[in-house]
Parts: sequence; C-alpha cells; structure tokens
Amino acid sequence: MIAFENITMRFGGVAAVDQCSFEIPSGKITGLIGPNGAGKTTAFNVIAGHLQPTSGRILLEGEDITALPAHKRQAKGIARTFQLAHEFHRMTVVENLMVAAKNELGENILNAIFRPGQCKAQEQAAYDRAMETLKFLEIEQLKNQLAGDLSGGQKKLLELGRALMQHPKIILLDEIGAGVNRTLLGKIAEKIIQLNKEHGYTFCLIEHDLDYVSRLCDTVIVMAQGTLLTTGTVDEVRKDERVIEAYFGGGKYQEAV
Ligand SMILES: Nc1ncnc2c1ncn2[C@@H]1O[C@H](COP(=O)(O)OP(=O)(O)OP(=O)(O)O)[C@@H](O)[C@H]1O
Repeated sequence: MIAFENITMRFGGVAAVDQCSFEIPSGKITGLIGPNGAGKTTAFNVIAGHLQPTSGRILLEGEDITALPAHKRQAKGIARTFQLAHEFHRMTVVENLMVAAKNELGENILNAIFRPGQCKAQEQAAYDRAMETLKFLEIEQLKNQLAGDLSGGQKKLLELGRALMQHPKIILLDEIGAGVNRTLLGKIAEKIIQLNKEHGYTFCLIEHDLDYVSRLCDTVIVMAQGTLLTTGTVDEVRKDERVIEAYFGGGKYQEAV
C-alpha cells in the first residue's frame, strides 16, 4: 500500500496539492480522478519521487520513502507512465524496452571492461524479457520499428511495457487512454486487468473517461483544487454533489457523464 500522507506541494504561490491524504491499496486497480488542474499529475510526481513535496510523507508498505530519489523508489517497485509518452524515438521498440530494464552491471564502465561475460548475460536477459513483454502486449511484430514511428496508442502500450520491464509492484498510469483509438483502448484495459488479476500488480490510474475508469477500478479517489474530495466506487462518486460541483459547478453533469 502507498500512503499519501498530508502532502502539500507548492510551486511558488500555487499549492498544486494542498494537505491531501489518500491511500492506494495493494493488489487493486484504483482510479485517481478530478477536474483539470486538480493536482493528480503532481500527486503522481510526488509518489514517484520526481517532485519533493513541500510537506507531508509518502509511505510504501509502512516505510517512509519521502527522502528517496526517483530511481531508488523505482528499485523498490514503483513504476509510472507519463501523460505524454517518453519513448526514445530514434531507438527501436525492443531497444526502448531494454533500456528500461534494471541494469546493474552494464551501466558501470569498469564492469563492461572487466566483467564482459556477465554484462553480456544481463543484456541477453533484458532482451528475453523485452521479447516476453512484447508478446504479452501482443506487439512483438513492432519490435524493430522505430518508436518515433508508432501510433499514439502503440506508444502508450510501449509506455506500459517500459514500466513492466522494471519489475514493478505498483504502476502509476497517467492518462494511458488519452488519444488512443477504441480498439487499442480495449486491449490496454484487458492487459491491465490481466496484470492485476493474474500477476498481482497494483495499479493507480489517472483517467478522464469515467466509463473507462469504472470498467477498470473498484475504487476511485477524487481530487479537486489540490485536496481530497472523496473516495468510493465510480457510481457512488458520480452521484456525489461535491464531485458534480467540482467538475461542472453544479451544471449539466448528469447529461455529460
Ligand atoms: N511545475 C509547475 N509549476 C507551476 N505550477 C504547476 C506546475 N505543475 C503543476 N502546476 C499547477 O498545479 C496545478 C495542478 O496541476 P496538475 O497537472 O497536477 O493537475 P491535474 O489534475 O493533473 O490536471 P490535468 O487533468 O489537466 O492533467 C495546476 O494549477 C498547474 O498549473
């Protein structure tokens, strides 16, 4: 479980997240929703260690990880995808996955010189895992394609693949469905459910499409103006007056969702 404990994140005079607390339970798919500017991406950045909060704590299974840099949180099993895919566009799909793998030996030049055999073995293991991941995501036919030439939806699948290469326990998905066609959207949902139900991965996902969220998530956390508004099932929060007010200022919400 991740505990987001009384977090404030200020950018100058703006509190993007303001004394906000919530929990992401292990083994579940949890949604993080809220209107534009609610602080959702900032919350992900704080959890993943890309931003150091002004105050508050992040706990991973009870351990305070607030002071840890992003790569150490990654080593503890927290992976994330980005709203705008972060692929290396001049590298192939399989190379993109391989560079996302944990690589303890080859990154050190001395290891590369004095332990070439071990480095080679690690590279082979990364390749095998990359191919396994591509097969799981059913995009192995794209392995030699330049990542920059992929469609928007394929790039999102590659983002998910890059997260999986890190052997994560928890994957934070930032608008994985944005700009993706319906067919690929269905496939991404199917893969997330499979990873959760069959392999025990924990997910937290930011998503604007509430039907997509309700298909995937048992529980959602609703943020507005940097604070926690409520938590519940999608059906519960859809009827919540505070949520309606936050999204539409009490306007024609029912017809819109
Ligand atoms: N680096 C930054 N510098 C200054 N202000 C920022 C920065 N990052 C975010 N903000 C501000 O913090 C607030 C929350 O932004 P954030 O991107 O976290 O919201 P969000 O809920 O993810 O929105 P969206 O759904 O539109 O992506 C916004 O007012 C935004 O302008």
